[in-house]
Amino acid sequence: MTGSPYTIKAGSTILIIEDDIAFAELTSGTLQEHGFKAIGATSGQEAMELLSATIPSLIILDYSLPDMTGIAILEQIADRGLSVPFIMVTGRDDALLAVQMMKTGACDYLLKDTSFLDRLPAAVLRTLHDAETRERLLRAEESLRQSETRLARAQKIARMGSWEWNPLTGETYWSDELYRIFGFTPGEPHQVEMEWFINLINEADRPAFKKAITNAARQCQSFSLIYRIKSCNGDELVVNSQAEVECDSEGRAQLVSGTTLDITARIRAENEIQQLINYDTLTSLPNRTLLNDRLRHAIAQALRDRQMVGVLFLDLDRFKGINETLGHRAGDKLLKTIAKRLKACVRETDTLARIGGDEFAVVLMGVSNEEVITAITKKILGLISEPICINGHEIYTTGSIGIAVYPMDGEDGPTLLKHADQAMYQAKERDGNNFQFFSSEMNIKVLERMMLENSMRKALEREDLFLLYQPQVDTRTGEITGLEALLRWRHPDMGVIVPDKFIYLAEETGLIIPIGEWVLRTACFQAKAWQQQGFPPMRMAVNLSAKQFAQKDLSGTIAAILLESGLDPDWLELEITESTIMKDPDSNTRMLQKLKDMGISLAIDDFGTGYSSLSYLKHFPINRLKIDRMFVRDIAINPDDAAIVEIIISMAHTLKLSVTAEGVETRPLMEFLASRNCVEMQGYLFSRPVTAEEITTILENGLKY
Ligand SMILES: Nc1nc2c(ncn2[C@@H]2O[C@H](COP(=O)(O)O[C@H]3[C@@H](O)[C@H](n4cnc5c(=O)[nH]c(N)nc54)O[C@@H]3COP(=O)(O)O)[C@@H](O)[C@H]2O)c(=O)[nH]1
Repeated sequence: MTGSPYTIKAGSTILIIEDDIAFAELTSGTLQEHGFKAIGATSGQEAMELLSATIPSLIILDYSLPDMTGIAILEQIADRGLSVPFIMVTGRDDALLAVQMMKTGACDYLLKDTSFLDRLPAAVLRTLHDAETRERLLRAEESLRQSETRLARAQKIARMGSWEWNPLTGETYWSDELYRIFGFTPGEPHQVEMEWFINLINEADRPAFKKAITNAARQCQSFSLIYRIKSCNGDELVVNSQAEVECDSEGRAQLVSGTTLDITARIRAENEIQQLINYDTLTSLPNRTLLNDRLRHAIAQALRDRQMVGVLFLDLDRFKGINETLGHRAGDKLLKTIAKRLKACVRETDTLARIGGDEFAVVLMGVSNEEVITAITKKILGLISEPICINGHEIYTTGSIGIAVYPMDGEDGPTLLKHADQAMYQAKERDGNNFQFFSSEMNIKVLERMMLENSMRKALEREDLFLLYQPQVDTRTGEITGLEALLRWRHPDMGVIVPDKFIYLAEETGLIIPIGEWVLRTACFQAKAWQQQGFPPMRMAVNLSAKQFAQKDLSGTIAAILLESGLDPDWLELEITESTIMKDPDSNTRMLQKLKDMGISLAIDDFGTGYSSLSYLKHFPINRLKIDRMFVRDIAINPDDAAIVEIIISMAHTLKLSVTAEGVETRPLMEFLASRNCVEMQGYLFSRPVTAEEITTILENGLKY
C-alpha cells in the first residue's frame, strides 16, 4: 500500500464471489499482498451464508455465477438492508453490460483480462476510499440533520426563532419556529420583505425597530430590542430580537442575523407582579408603594419647574359603620365607587392612590397656588357626598381631607404624607365633610400628643395613675349611697391630668384596656376595704369606655376582678355612656344583659346627650339613668333644660329606673331636683372627687353640705 494516495484501514476484509477457483485464488493472493484480508465464496448461495456472519468492507463480484447472476446477489444483499460497496468482474467487454452494472450500484467494474491483477489493487483502494468518503458524508449529513432537529426542538421549547437578513439584496431567512411564533405556517411567505415585517410591529415600537435595523445595516451595530408585534391571528406578542452583524473588511454589513424570543408570557407575568406590587387589587388604583415613587418624581419635577405639589389625604367618614352594618361586600362597592368619582376629579398627570382601608391620597402636580388645591378639594368633597346606591340602599358618605403642600409643609414624600394625615385628623375633628391645610402649630400638637402617648404607656408601670372618689348622695337622708371612681394621672412634668385630657388618647391607642382594668381592680379592692373596715356597704360606680365595652371577654375580666377582690357584684355599678350603647344597640344590649345577670348594676351616664330612642331605652337592661350635668347646670337659667330634666326624671320613674342627677353645685339646684322627685344626686355641693383617705374621713364624720 506504499505510495497509495488513499488511507484505507489495513486489514479490511474483502469478499471475493467467484466460481473460477484459480481466478479467485489469484485475486485473493494479490489482495493479501496489498495488506487486505480476503475471504471467498464460489456461489451466490455460499456468499449469502458468509454475509450472514461477516460484513466485508468490499465485495468483488463475478457477474456470472453458476446458481445466480451477480445482479440477483446484489438484490438479495439490498433486501437484507446491507450496503456494501462492490466491484463487478466480468469476462465480457460489453459497454451496455458495464452501464447496467454501474446502474445496479457497482462502484467499479473490471474485465477479466491480462491486466486484471494489475488494475485490481488501485480499483479496490479507490472503491474503499470512495465508500469511506461516502460513509463520512452520510454521517456528517446525519449529524447535521440531528443538530438541526435539536436546534428546531430547542427553538420550539424556548419559543425562539432565528433569522437572517441580507441588507444588500434584501433576502431573508426565517427558521420554522420564527414563522410559528408569528403565527404563520413555516415557509409561508417564503421571502419576508423587511417593510412588510415592520408593518406588523406595534406602531409605537416601529421607530425603535427601524432605527436598530438601519444602524445594523449602515453601521454594523448589533442590537437587542423588545417590541410588540401583531401575530398572524391578530394577537399582540412581545418579542425580544437580538442581532449580530457580519461585515466585510471595509466595514460594510453583509449579513444581519439574530434570534427572536417570544417573551409575551414573561412580560405578562412581570406585569402581573408589578400590578400586585404597585396597585391596590380592589380599586386598581396605585397603592402606597407606587404613591411614594410618584411623589418622589412629582417633587423632583416641581423643584425643576419651581412649582408646588399638593398632597391630599382623604379618609371617609364613618366608613367602618357602613362596613359593619351593610357588610364588607357593600363596603368594597362603596370604595370602588368613590375611587371612580375621585378619578374624575384629577388630571392624568396627577396621582390618585388608595393607601389604606378607606384612605386615599391625591398628588396634584405642577400647582401654582393654594386656591387651585382648595377648588379641587371642594370638588372632591362634593362628589363624595353625593348618594351612592348599593344593594338597593341609598348610602350617604362624606370625607375628611388633610392637605400638605410642597415645599412649605415638607420637602419629601413621607413628610408631606404625614402632615397631610395630621391635617386630615383636624378636619375629622370638625365633624368630617371638611378639609384642612396643614399648619406648623398642628405639627406641634401632634408632637405633644406623641409625647403624651409615650408617657401614658409608662404611667401604668410607674404607678402614676390614681383614683379619686365622688359621693352619690340620697338627699332625703344625707347618706352616701354610692361612690364614683374617677381616674387621675400624676404626670411627672405636667402635674395632675384630668381624664378628659387623656382618655381619648388611651382609647385611640388601645391603652384604655389595661388602664380600665386597673381602674376596675383598684375601685373594687377599695370598696371591699371600706366594707372590711366596717362602713356600711355602698355602690362603687366605675366608668367604662366604648373600647372596653366592645371587648368580647369583658364579663370574664370583671368576674375575675370581683373574685380577686372579694367584692359582691351587687355593690358594683358600671357607668356606660348613652353614645357607647347606641353605637351598636343590639349587640350592646346582649352585653348589658350578661353583666346584669352577673348581679352587676348598670347606669347610663350623661343621659340626654345621646340619641337613644325610647323604644331602645325600654329594652336596655339598666338600673339607673344619670342626668348629664350640662342640663342640671342650666336648670335655673334655661327653661328648656329644666323641662328636659323633668322629663328624664319622670321617664326614669315610668320605666322603674333609679335616677341620679350629676353636677349639683348649689342648694337651689338640689331643691329643684328634689321637688321633681329626684332624690339621688352627685356634685360639688356634696363633695368634689377626693382621695380614698378623704372619703374614709367623710365616712367617719358624716357628709356635710
Ligand atoms: N372611661 C373612663 N372614663 C372616666 C374615668 N374616670 C373619669 N372618667 C370620665 O372622664 C370624664 C371627666 O371626669 P372628671 O374630670 O373626673 O369629672 C368628673 C367630676 O369631677 C365632674 N363633676 C362632678 N360633680 C361636678 C360638679 O358639681 N360640677 C362640675 N363642673 N363637675 C362635676 O363630673 C365628672 C363625672 O362625670 P360622670 O362620669 O359623667 O359622672 C367624665 O366623663 C368621666 O366619666 C375612668 O376611669 N374611665
